[in-house]
Amino acid sequence: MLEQQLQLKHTQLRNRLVMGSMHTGLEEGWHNRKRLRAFYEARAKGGTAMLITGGYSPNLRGKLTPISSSFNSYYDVFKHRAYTDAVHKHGGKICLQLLHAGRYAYHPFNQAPSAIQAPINPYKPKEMSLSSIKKTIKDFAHSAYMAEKAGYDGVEVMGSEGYLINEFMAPHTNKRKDEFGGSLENRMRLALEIVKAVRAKVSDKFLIIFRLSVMDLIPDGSTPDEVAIQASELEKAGVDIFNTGIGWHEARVPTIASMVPPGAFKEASKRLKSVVSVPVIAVNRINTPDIANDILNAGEADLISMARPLLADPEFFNKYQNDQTKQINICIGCNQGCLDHVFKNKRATCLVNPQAAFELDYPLDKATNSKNVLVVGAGPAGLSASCYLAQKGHKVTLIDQKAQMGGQFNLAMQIPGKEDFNHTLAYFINELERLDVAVKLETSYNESMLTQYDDIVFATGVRPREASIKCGDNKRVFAYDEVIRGEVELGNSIAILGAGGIGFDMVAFLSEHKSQTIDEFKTQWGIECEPKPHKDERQLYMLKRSSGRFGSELGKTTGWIHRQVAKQHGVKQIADCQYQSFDSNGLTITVGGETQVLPVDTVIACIGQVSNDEVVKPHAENAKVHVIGGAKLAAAIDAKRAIFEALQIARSI
Ligand SMILES: Cc1cc2nc3c(=O)[nH]c(=O)nc-3n(C[C@H](O)[C@H](O)[C@H](O)COP(=O)(O)O)c2cc1C
Ligand code: SF4
Repeated sequence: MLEQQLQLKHTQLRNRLVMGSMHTGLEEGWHNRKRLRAFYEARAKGGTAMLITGGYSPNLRGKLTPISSSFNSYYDVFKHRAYTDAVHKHGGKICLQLLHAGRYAYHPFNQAPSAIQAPINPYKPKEMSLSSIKKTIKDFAHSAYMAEKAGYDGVEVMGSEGYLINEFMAPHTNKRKDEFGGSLENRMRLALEIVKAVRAKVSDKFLIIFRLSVMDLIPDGSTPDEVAIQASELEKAGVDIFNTGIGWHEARVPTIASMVPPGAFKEASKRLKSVVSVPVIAVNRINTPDIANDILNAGEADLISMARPLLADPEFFNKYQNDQTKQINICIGCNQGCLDHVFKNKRATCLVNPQAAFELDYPLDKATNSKNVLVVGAGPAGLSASCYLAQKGHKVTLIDQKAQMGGQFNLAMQIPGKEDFNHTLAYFINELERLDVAVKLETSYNESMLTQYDDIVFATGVRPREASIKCGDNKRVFAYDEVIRGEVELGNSIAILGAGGIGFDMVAFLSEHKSQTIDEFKTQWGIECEPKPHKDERQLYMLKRSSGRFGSELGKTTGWIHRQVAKQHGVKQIADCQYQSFDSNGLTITVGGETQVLPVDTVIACIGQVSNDEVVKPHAENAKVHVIGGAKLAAAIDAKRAIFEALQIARSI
């Protein structure tokens, strides 16, 4: 069970929850040190047993980008003392991750075992010389030595996800002819020498965690038998804990996105555990206490890593232990606030918790003057605004015209791979009750309310934009929401108008299974098996007016998956097209001046949304009226912006 302690040599962990390594964007520069300290402190205070920092390079060449952080000087020791002290103050442990980016380093001085360019990096690496390898080993050891001086309880040596050490292990990237390439013994030499050098430089009580790539998910990666040998040799070299690594960054298999079933990679940790005698950490998409406990109780791992779930809720462990599991704000695996931000060089945060990594920027202090506040609309913006306002101590009433709360959450959770929005809605509904928000459903806003409340927050959301397409008596043009709610009958050949997030969601809705099992997920993506071909009864077309790549505005970490799913289902994509008319012959379109008729019997408009702002407009100038979310601006509205604006409005009232 998560609450069990774990004795590790000289260190005792107070429970089985580890915060997985996350580079937040606060690591760089002196100016963010207080923010990073607050970030770690909140997670340690929330009960997490051990935190692992984001990756720090042991030297200049191993930095992920030229401005990424390294850790090797007395200046770093001084700066990091603040982090380790803050965590220790709350009874937690903290380890520093040492990550040499190898050929993933995004600068022209990157190095790798062989000069083979990564498909996801424009910079071709230089082959490491023997002296450079020796220096890198020393640099790892020196950084670990300094980490102990900074008060860290250990280091995690990053040996997975396709970074330097992983590149040496795999024949895919290691074509060397010297003692660091060729045989398995040679390919794992770098990892072993790093662990031995670190062990020699640090005290006996200092932990060495090794993140070992159990599944590379690329051609010519390490085989399961090789991984078993790597693990047992690394254990002999001095590793105290193994963390599970899954998939290189260039692997075209989803490993952490929302469509990955929770606990999908527990098998990898189980395999690792069967070949070592030290504790093993299970990772990736373990987002609820139940999943964590299932893995621990089945003996598939000794510790559970949660990275994003602790962005979503820093109090995860305490809530679990205090029987307040329903109060946990669950990570939905969307990557929208966290990894997608990091890839844009923005600070990581969280869609469901915009205070994550912004603890000092967006505090929610108690209101000095408690007000009577009305929130209109119980979708993502209205639900979250009600909770934040009530947390501040305001008396909140939430109304909605509908008989059910949730708004767009109710649509989103019907999309395969987005079922976790269920958790978010359940969380808000529980919070409303806990915080004593008065909820009145099937209640419309009327003018008299303006005088009854001190402040009114309109969160009336959006409705689908209608397609302006000539279709005579052909009534088979539907909006995406009626399709998702199952209100209309669909044909076998369907044109989806629009190639944004909703268009791709519609592809998933029409062609994927809801709630895939782990085995179905693995066969879809060919994880350690042959991928299963899809049998689609429907032909889907995806059309867009603009030119360029489909889904270009989708997040960096998920856009490629949506495109891949569309490809797996044989979706025909046509860009640069004008919709002319739709009749019983099909949909007439013009592409590059040429007219053609697509033989479709149904058209689904996924062409954006318009604000439900009719009730707001008459009061736009009134100082006590506030508008948030899609009602304020329908373009590019999503739950991330809705919840963010809810927090900001609550802070201002
Ligand atoms: C914002 C962010 C930054 C990350 N940075 C690192 C990193 O520096 N080193 C690392 O090994 N993993 C990093 N990861 C991956 C996580 O450690 C973890 O493997 C992944 O998020 C899946 O686990 P989860 O489902 O518990 O989030 C990062 C993840 C996120 C979301
Ligand atoms: S942004 Fe999404 S994936 Fe990232 S931590 Fe928050 S809920 Fe999880």
